[in-house]
Formats: sequence, C-alpha cells, structure tokens
Amino acid sequence: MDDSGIKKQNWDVKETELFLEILKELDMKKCLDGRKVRNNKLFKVAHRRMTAAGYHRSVDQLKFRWKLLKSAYYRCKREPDSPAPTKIQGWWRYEKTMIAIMESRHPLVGAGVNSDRNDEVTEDSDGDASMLHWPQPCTDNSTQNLGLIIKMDPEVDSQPNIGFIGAGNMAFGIAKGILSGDVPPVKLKVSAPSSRNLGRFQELGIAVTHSNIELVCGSDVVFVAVKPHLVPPVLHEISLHLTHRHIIVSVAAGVTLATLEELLPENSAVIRLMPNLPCLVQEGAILFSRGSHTRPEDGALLHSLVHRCGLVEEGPEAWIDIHTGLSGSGVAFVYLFAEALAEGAVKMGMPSALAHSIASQTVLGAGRLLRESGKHPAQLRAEVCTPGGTTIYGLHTLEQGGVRAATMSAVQSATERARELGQMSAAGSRK
Ligand SMILES: NC(=O)C1=CN([C@@H]2O[C@H](COP(=O)(O)OP(=O)(O)OC[C@H]3O[C@@H](n4cnc5c(N)ncnc54)[C@H](O)[C@@H]3O)[C@@H](O)[C@H]2O)C=CC1
Ligand SMILES: O=C(O)[C@@H]1CCC=N1
Repeated sequence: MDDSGIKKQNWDVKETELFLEILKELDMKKCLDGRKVRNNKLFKVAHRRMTAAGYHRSVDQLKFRWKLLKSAYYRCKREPDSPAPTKIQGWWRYEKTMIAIMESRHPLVGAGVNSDRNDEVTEDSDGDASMLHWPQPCTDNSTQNLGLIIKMDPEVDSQPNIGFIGAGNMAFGIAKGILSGDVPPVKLKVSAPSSRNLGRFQELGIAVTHSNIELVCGSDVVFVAVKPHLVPPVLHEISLHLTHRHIIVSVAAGVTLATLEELLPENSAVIRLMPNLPCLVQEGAILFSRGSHTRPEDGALLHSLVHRCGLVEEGPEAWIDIHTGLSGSGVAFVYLFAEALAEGAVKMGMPSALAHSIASQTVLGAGRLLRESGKHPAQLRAEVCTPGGTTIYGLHTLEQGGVRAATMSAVQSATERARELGQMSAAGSRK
C-alpha cells in the first residue's frame, strides 16, 4: 500500500499507454514548467482520467511512474545503441510516445523558471521545460497559456473548450444541445465573419469572435459548421494553428474524412459528424465516424459532449451520407408531410392555425410512439386501421400517389447529392 491506501500493483501495458496518452493530450510539453503546484494539477487531472478509465492509482504513484519513464527515456537517449536495462518492463512499447512527449520540449534555460528539483530523477536534467521557451503555434499566447492552466485545474475546470466555426442553424442546434448537458456556456465560443447570427449565441452566454484563428487557439474540440464548399478555405486558414490537442469535428454534408485529413496537418484527429436540426430541442439524430488518427476516447469525449442533442451513434463512414439523406434532410421531408397534412385539413374547412398545430402534434406523437414502443411502423399503422374505416381509405390514396416510392427516392436523391458534394469538396481540396 502507498500513503493513499491504494494497493501497489505492477503497471500493465494498457495502463501505461493510457497514462502516456493522457499526459500527451494534456499538452505536458507546454504545461510542465517545473512549478510544483502546476505539476500537481496536471497529475491530479491524469489521476481523475485514469480513475474514470478504471485504473486506480494515486497522484504520487502517477508521479513515480512518470519519473521512471523519464529515467528510461534519458538512459536510452544517452546510450542509443546499447541502452542499459530500464526499470520499465517492455520499455520499447512506450519509447515512441515518450519521444513524442519529451522531444517536443525545450531544455530548461536561464532564470525565471522555478524548477522543482524534488520532482526529478538523476537522469532528468531538464526539470520539465519552461513554456516560456516553447514556440506557440497560436498567436494569442497569453490566453493560450491561461487556457491550458485553467484546463489543467480540476477544481476550476477539466472540461474541454469547444469552438464552433460558423454561427448558422446547425452550430446553434448543437451548441444548445451541448449546453443542455452539464457544459457551462463559458466553455463554448463561436466564430463567424459577420455579427448577423452571433446575437443568439451571446444570449446563451456563449463568447463570440470574428477570428477563426482566435477560436481555434482557445479550443480543444472545434466544430466546423460552415457550408461544405467553405470547408477547404476554412481548414486552410486554421491549419497552422492546430496542435495534437485539437479534435476537429466537421458537420459539413458530403465532406469525407479523407478530404478533411488531406486538408489538415498530418495526423490530425478528425471526426465527421452528421446532425440534424432537432438537436435544437434535444431530439436530434446524430451519426459520427472517426478519422484514422483518432482514438476511441476521442469518440467517447464527443459522445459525452453531444449526447444531450438526442440519439447519438457511431458508425462506419459509408453510412454518413445515407444518414444525411435519411435524417439530416429527412426532417425536411417530414415537415413537407406535416405541411401537406395541415393543408388537407384547411381544404376541408379547418382554420389554418389549428390545422398546423394539430399536424405538428400528430407528427410529434406518431414519432414518439414509434420510438418508445419499439414497434415496426407497419405494425403501428395496422393498429390505426379499422377494416373498412377511414385510415385504410386515406392510405390507399397515399399509395396511389406514390408517397412511399417518392419518399424512398427522396432519401436516395439526398444521399447521392451528399456523395456529389463530397466529390466536389475533394476536388476543391486538391486545387
Ligand atoms: N441545417 C441543417 O439542418 C444541417 C446542416 N448540416 C451541415 O451544417 C453545415 C452548416 O449548415 P447551416 O448551419 O445550415 O448553414 P448556415 O448558412 O445557417 O450557417 C453557416 C455559417 O457559417 C458562417 N461562415 C461563412 N463563412 C465563414 C468563414 N469563413 N468562417 C467562419 N464562419 C463562416 C456563416 O456566417 C454562417 O453563420 C453545412 O455544412 C451543412 O451541410 C448538417 C446537417 C443538417
Ligand atoms: O441540405 C443540406 O445540405 C444540409 C445537410 C443535411 C441537412 N441540411
């Protein structure tokens, strides 16, 4: 047992890999400047994340493991051809990640850095490099550093900062869905070139900017919510300012993961997400697919952010365009049907307002019953039909009008159009 009462057990591969991934993701290279208080915060965040993943290590155990990993790293660096055995079993598995963490750091230089010598092992002469000397990809260094420090402080905030590029209907719908979870508005920011659509975000307490770069620098998860043809120029604009901490989530219809990855710096974590407008009322239907440089945890993080938007599923990318036809566009098909229902009633003499109100309640009720009963639509339809009654007469008319075939064709057309948009944006990205 250690001081915290946590039993000492050997670290296994998965646990060590997760620990290193967490440190990498927390931007250790920028945050660890040798100040004990800040180091403690970082290890506390790591401790919380490890615990959430089912690995129960105290903060001190994590620090000790980190010391051993650093020792092994320096030993191998000193004697690359015949390194002495390290205290880390299976070190070779972690070497690459350690190099990624350590070699993006600068040696401790000069005054102003209050190095915490107790936090080091003999081999470790760098004392956790100063962020003063780390080149910042973002122009807004002060907020960047502040953001990282806030991000690391479990008491203040451990949630990611979320940015929206584009202030349109879909960004607003997703933002509202996210806010209905336990994410406070202070964690969100939105950018758009004009102020036209920004007011409604501000009313929700969300910060706004006209600078996509400022937005990216202050965000961990960035939703790209501009029209598909604007995706290539927008990604080109922000690319230089992306770091490995960013997850880019595109909601643009048709734009494929391959195109997104091609437009972004190598190894960028990209997720393609297709929402629909009812996210606005937390009744959306979302399907997302992860790019080749994401980890399951990135999907889990995204899921946890948007789960209040409605139904959220992860699936293969081939289904995203189909989901666009079925659900992204599908809501508009349902609205057309609702409108036609109401107009039928108006034709028969009902006042328009009442007809529309009843039509929307009919669509809502039918949808809820369909979802909550878990029954096939044909079964529910049969439950409404009295033999020789009104419904079967009406259904016969709809079938004569080809409503079923027309609806299937509508989903097909919208899916094919999404694919076409994808090809166009791929061509745009190669220009
Ligand atoms: N509206 C919908 O129901 C759905 C839309 N989508 C996708 O969501 C994306 C956005 O669609 P909507 O929200 O409907 O569009 P929208 O036209 O309502 O919003 C687009 C926003 O992008 C902003 N914008 C334009 N150029 C920009 C730039 N260079 N930098 C930053 N912002 C810029 C505009 O000012 C506007 O606020 C599209 O790619 C669409 O395919 C996906 C599913 C459903
Ligand atoms: O019509 C569109 O292109 C977007 C994508 C799905 C819904 N609206």
